[in-house]
Amino acid sequence: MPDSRPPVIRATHLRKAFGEHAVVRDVSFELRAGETLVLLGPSGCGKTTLLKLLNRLIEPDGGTIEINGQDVLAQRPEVLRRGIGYVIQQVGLLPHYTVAENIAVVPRLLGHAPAAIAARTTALLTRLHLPPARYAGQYPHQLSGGQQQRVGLARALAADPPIVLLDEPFGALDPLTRASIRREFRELEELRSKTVVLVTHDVTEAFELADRILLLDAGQVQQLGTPRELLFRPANDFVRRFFAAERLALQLRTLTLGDVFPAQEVFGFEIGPPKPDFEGPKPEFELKRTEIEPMNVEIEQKRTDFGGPTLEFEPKRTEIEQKRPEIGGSTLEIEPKRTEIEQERPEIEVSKPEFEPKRTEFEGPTLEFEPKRTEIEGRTLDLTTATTVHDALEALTGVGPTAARFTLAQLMAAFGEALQREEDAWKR
Ligand SMILES: Nc1ncnc2c1ncn2[C@@H]1O[C@H](COP(=O)(O)OP(=O)(O)OP(=O)(O)O)[C@@H](O)[C@H]1O
Repeated sequence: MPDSRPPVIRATHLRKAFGEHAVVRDVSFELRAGETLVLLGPSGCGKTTLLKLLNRLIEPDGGTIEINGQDVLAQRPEVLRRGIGYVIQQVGLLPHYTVAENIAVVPRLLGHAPAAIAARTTALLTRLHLPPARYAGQYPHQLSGGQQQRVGLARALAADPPIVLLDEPFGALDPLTRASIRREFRELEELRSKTVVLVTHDVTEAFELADRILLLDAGQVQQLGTPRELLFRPANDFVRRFFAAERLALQLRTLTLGDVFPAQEVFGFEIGPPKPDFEGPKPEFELKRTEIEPMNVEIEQKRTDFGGPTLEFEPKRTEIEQKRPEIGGSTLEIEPKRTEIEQERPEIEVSKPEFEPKRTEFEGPTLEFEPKRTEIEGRTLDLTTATTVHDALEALTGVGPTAARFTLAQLMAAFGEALQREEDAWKR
């Protein structure tokens, strides 16, 4: 059934200039409840200005903004802002307030009961991996940049606003921390139901977090659409060029297993479930027998009419390192996964390429690992139709699966075909 409610945010023909300099030029968009819109574009293109128009930190020269069908001009700015969580670029925690006091600012203004505020603060800090017993009483200068950004996020979420605006919320972080906070952010239950507008100039970040992206250049909308639309259906040359440098990485993150293996049951992918009664420290893993060296296995195409290159397949087991041998657990046996290459065309359509191993000496001995390697990464890699090719590759080459019903070679070949299908559809 179509949603008959007004959009949560409706911006219509927004304009803003500073002096002679037009910074936002005729920008319109609508956002539904629970959607995440990413404002993306080069430095100075007007992203922050556009974000600040939404909560009236900046007033537009023209155009309108409606929130839940109501013109924002009809509300006092400070009242409006209490209903909209906001994380600014510089985090902006109050230096003389503790973490807990910083988080409590808006709920206090709204007159929430102290006990409710305390409970909420504890819950948010826990969710954001800042154990309250340790962090609630600390001051901002005692925290790392990443921790401060988490507190900034907790503060924006404290009063449970239905709308959250985030300006480069992970801006100050190194790429590794940034990637892991982004993952936490994506998985944060608190944000799932919220309508989010997030500013970034980081293309990967935009693709990871956005339901839709609004790509701006010099204050003008170049394209508004899903990451997939921007990547595979660029509206103009600017859009195409903007993603050119990271095109392959974005394609890997955008296409899913459902796209590359259409209508196929290829998801018999299992990793031993965690033992339900396992308690205590997380198991860490150990390579018990190291005598197996990774070796290259060359896979040759059987059907040369398919015309792809020869693929080289390199097992990756040595990535599992001995860490905490003292932690016990049942032993899991993992066969080298390349043996699956020997399967005669496992569940792959006739039109798909067939591969056969040129060298079969890879039938090495079985490797034994301590339990459940996925916990090394702190996440489970269950492959579904919605899994991106990027994540599936990570699973196949890193914390490998025990029973994926496709090989790396098949995945890459199918990915190539899916790209071709996208291209063909675009040309038609
Ligand atoms: N208060 C202001 N007065 C005058 N010019 C401003 C003001 N705020 C922003 N600008 C100008 O407007 C343009 C857009 O700024 P804005 O901060 O919106 O860009 P941005 O896309 O968020 O950039 P960045 O990614 O670098 O943060 C810039 O050229 C900036 O100098």
